[in-house]
Amino acid sequence: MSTPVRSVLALGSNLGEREGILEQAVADLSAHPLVRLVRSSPIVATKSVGGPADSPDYLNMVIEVETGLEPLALLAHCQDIEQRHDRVRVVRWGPRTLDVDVITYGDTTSEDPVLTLPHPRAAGRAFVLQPWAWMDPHATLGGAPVAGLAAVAADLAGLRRYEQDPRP
Ligand SMILES: Nc1ncnc2c1ncn2[C@@H]1O[C@H](COP(=O)(O)OP(=O)(O)OP(=O)(O)O)[C@@H](O)[C@H]1O
Ligand SMILES: Nc1nc2c(c(=O)[nH]1)N=C(CO)CN2
Repeated sequence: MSTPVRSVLALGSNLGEREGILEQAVADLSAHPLVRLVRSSPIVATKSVGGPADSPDYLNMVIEVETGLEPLALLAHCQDIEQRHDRVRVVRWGPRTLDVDVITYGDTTSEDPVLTLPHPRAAGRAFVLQPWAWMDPHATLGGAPVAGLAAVAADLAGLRRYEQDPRP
């Protein structure tokens, strides 16, 4: 196994049992023998950014993992978990049961359209940045504090902390 690398993954769901889907996805992602969950953010409820006008609201969260998977293998693992949750792609940015994006993989940068690192749209998305800043107040992205990027992201106004169902 190669030296473990820290990676931030972003999860989103706006169809079905969204909270349960996110919880199961975190468990599924970290069930891989080469993926260890380091920490996870609170869940946030967010207005859909882009996509069809009538898109339902999302639940979003981020997690930090430590992984021995190479970047493309980590992406494939994320896509495998999306498929397991019946993800179907119909229209770009359309509703989905589960979306898992690779936001960062260590300090790796890549322009490859198959896996662009850091994720090319993350720096402008409060639905990624704000839960990330709550999870890790010292996080940076491209040299900038994540909390500062979140504070100026256009979609911040449509974001609130989600009140999770109390555990039985
Ligand atoms: N950092 C990344 N994380 C996830 N997918 C990526 C990344 N960089 C490039 N991609 C590519 O983007 C393709 C489309 O991904 P996906 O369907 O999740 O996009 P989306 O969630 O609809 O939109 P967005 O990329 O804006 O979040 C994937 O097949 C993947 O190869
Ligand atoms: N609020 C919100 N909006 C989105 C999201 C998302 O996860 N949350 N994902 C998108 C494509 O990845 C497009 N728009």
